[in-house]
Amino acid sequence: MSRRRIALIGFGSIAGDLAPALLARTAPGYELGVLLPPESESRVRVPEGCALLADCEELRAFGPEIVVEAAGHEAVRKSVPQCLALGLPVLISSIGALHDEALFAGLVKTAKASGGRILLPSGALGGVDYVRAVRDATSLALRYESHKPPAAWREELVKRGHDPATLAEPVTLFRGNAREAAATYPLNLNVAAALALAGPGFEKVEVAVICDPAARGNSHAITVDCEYGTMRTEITNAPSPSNPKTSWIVSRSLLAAIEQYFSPVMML
Ligand SMILES: NC(=O)C1=CN([C@@H]2O[C@H](COP(=O)(O)OP(=O)(O)OC[C@H]3O[C@@H](n4cnc5c(N)ncnc54)[C@H](OP(=O)(O)O)[C@@H]3O)[C@@H](O)[C@H]2O)C=CC1
Ligand SMILES: O=C([O-])CC(=O)C(=O)O
Repeated sequence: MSRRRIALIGFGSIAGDLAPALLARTAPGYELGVLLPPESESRVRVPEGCALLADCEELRAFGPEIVVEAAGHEAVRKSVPQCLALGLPVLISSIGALHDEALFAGLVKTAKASGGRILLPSGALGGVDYVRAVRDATSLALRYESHKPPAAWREELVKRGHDPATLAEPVTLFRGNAREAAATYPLNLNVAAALALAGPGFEKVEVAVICDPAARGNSHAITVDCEYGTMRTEITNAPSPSNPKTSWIVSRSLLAAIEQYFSPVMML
């Protein structure tokens, strides 16, 4: 069997972690193409043997079986519609971009018309399967709390007049619903959007974002209360060595999702 072809969009901390893990797989293994704009500084990091793709026309010619976006909200707006229009499945990391109702509806319409699929990974989270199962509960209360250290929030702290290096007390950066959270913090609140889409929708997820100098990592607490039961999950992820905003586990979540996609056995 020939190697499976995957197109990655972006080559930052997540894709840069994912690519070597995919390239190390055998039987049949993976062949990678990487979509990056011609002027992107990330191009120099793409390993030899991977095809560099400048646009969606080159991506089409590469012939991937699946596309994996790990580039940011802008890439979801620009490149994902074209990939879906080619009838391809697209695994989207930047789920927060889907807070934009018109964008999301357009992607769904394109996928339906072309046979493409929008695939959403659990990313930095766990427990998304439970949230999906209780999504129709009549008494559902779903809360999400993010605790990350100052390294993940440098610019936001400085804007508020705090010195990230000497912050002594936790600072609450945000309280609101998942739609506002994903729109306000595109680099840190994709997980809130994942919960919204798995669960009861963007308006019905209560979000709190706390920058905590005592945080040991990027921690995500999910609380579910409803007639079917309760769930309390707290996950503390190690930050990616190359991007403190992103949890290291995210590349592993994408790897698991890709392997699930090609597997004859599917855990849902
Ligand atoms: N679902 C989840 O749990 C999580 C999702 N995320 C999402 O994943 C995204 C990537 O994270 P991470 O790898 O840490 O980010 P990085 O900033 O490390 O990398 C982003 C990469 O995407 C490239 N890029 C930017 N815009 C485009 C574009 N329009 N088309 C193609 N490539 C582009 C950048 O290239 P250049 O060098 O040119 O800038 C860079 O290679 C985040 O922006 C976030 O939206 C992140 C964490 C968790
Ligand atoms: O990686 C994380 O811990 C979460 C994150 O940045 C996001 O949801 O965008």
